[in-house]
Amino acid sequence: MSNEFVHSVTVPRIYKITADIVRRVREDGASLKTLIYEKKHPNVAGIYGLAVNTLQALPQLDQLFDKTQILTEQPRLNPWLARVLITELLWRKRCLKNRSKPVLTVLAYENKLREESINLGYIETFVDHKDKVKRPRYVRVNTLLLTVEEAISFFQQDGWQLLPKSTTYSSYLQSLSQLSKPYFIQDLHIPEILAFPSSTIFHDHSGYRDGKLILQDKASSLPVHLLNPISGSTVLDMCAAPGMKTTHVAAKLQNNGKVYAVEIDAKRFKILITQLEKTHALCVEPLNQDVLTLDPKLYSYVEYILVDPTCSGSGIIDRPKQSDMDGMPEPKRLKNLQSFQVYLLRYALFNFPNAKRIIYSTCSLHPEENEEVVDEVLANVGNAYRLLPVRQLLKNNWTNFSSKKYNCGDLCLYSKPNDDFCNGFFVAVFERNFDVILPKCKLKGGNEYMNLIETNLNIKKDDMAKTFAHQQEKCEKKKKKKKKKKKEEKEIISMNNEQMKISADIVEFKVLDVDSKIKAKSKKEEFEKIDVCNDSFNFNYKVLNESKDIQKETLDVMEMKKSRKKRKSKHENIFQELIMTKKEQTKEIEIELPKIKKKKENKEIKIDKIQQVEIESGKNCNWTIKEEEKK
Ligand SMILES: C[S@@+](CC[C@H](N)C(=O)[O-])C[C@H]1O[C@@H](n2cnc3c(N)ncnc32)[C@H](O)[C@@H]1O
Repeated sequence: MSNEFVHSVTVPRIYKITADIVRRVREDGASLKTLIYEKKHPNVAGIYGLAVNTLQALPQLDQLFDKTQILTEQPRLNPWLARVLITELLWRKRCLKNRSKPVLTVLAYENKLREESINLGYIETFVDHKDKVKRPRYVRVNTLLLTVEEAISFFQQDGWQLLPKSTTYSSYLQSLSQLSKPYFIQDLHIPEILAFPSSTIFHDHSGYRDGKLILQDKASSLPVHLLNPISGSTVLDMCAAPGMKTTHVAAKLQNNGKVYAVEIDAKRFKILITQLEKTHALCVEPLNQDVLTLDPKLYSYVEYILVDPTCSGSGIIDRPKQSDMDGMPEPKRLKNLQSFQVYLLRYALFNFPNAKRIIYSTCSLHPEENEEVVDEVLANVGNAYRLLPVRQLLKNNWTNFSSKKYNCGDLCLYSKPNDDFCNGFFVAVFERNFDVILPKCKLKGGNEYMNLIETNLNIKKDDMAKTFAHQQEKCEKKKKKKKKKKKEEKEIISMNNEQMKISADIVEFKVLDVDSKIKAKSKKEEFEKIDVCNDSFNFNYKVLNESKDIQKETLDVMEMKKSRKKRKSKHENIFQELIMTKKEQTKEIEIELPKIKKKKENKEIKIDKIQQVEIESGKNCNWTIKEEEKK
């Protein structure tokens, strides 16, 4: 029997069902949507929202369990139900009206839970930000086309009034939260960012149309602000489209320097190109390819790198509904994304020896895509890189950082919709320590990587094929070259065989010739003549040996064997014929030929004997060659 509460007031079904769904998604990797429809509960939307929010908050809930000891002290409380109830209490409805035992138990810990939640910095960060936040309309002034002062003055001419500059982050946020027409404010951290009331529409503004104003959220401008490349430097943007950060870098450099903007997806690449043209980002060289196919040797002078990979997008406030799960990807997808992100970040850190600063950023609020990625890569790089404390880079004017629970500690930045009035974002700043040699790190197999790309980017296979066409082309060229070389070798071999054949024929001819002439001569004389043949044979062998350095492969030996065999049978046939016709007048002579060594090939071809050169008295002579090969 279960150890759980037996109670007269029952727990609302919506909580029970959600608890079961969350458990199965987490433990079995089951699909949230399928489970919800399976339950056939009338309040599908309510269950969905609560389940998503609970799943989002799982790491924080575990920490709260740890801090409050609620599960240890209340062993009969079902942990999954507790998670759902706490989520509802702290971050959703902020109250629990039901009076069932589990609910009363959680309520007994309410103060403790709220306190710890504040201590851990979790208040209002994970849940429902999409409904609550009134995000200002951010505009980035494209300083390639006009100065910030010019932009401000244009807006003022349009009737807008600039609020006085804030000196602290809290006073800035205060102004931001109360922003209403006709006021606008210059961002505290990024001077080229201006914030307008959330209802402001700029899509028809002439400044937006001709690339002077860029509608870019403040959070997405933080990575380049923190990268801070100096004028004249070389920057690699590893995941560039649609080009918000690329154009921001170009503006920072004032087009003085070089930006390589790499984008794997063909369609997104087109958007990138349009954006570059529109903003006059002239120092950018766009590259439509997988960044991992770049030859790092050709880009070894890159000094700054942006790694802004595909992520769950869970921090984006106005993100259109995702296919299955709005804002909460199933754990499997998160894992996939994480492997892919680790892969790219590792590639950036290990392959560019002159990179002094590398930014890793995501628009996700999931630690799996942020702190966990940074920790994994940090573990590989040793002291060759260190994380710069973003708190200091922003002059202590920031409040949300990575969790101390991870090795990266609170060195990285989070922006959180409800606190910072911008999209949820994560930024880590890696700085190279040139005193330490960069360790070697090999990337894992290509197939695994291809799968990750396909899963994470939803790039059509033909797009991928296009991206990798360059690589394949290279491969093909190599293959063709190899084939050509082999063909040439074969030709030389067959030429040599031909040579051999000619040699043999010459020998044969000479032997036959000699035979015909020595009919009546003594045995001694016959030997002399045949020695002449041997010399001729040797001469031809020498010719053959001159090209032997090409005959590296065993193939040539095989070829030679073949042609020898052919000749052997040819001569044997002649011999047979002769035997048949001139049987009665044969003499037997045995001649030893010298060994002929093919040194370079380390093979020895021994012309063992010209055996049984049968000299038919006064008419014909025949011979066979026995060949031995030694390796
Ligand atoms: C989050 S978006 C980048 C947003 C961009 N940095 C900006 O600020 O506008 C990630 C982009 O990286 C691209 N991407 C993902 N993997 C890539 C790879 N291996 N090589 C090049 N681009 C890649 C995706 O197609 C996608 O367009």
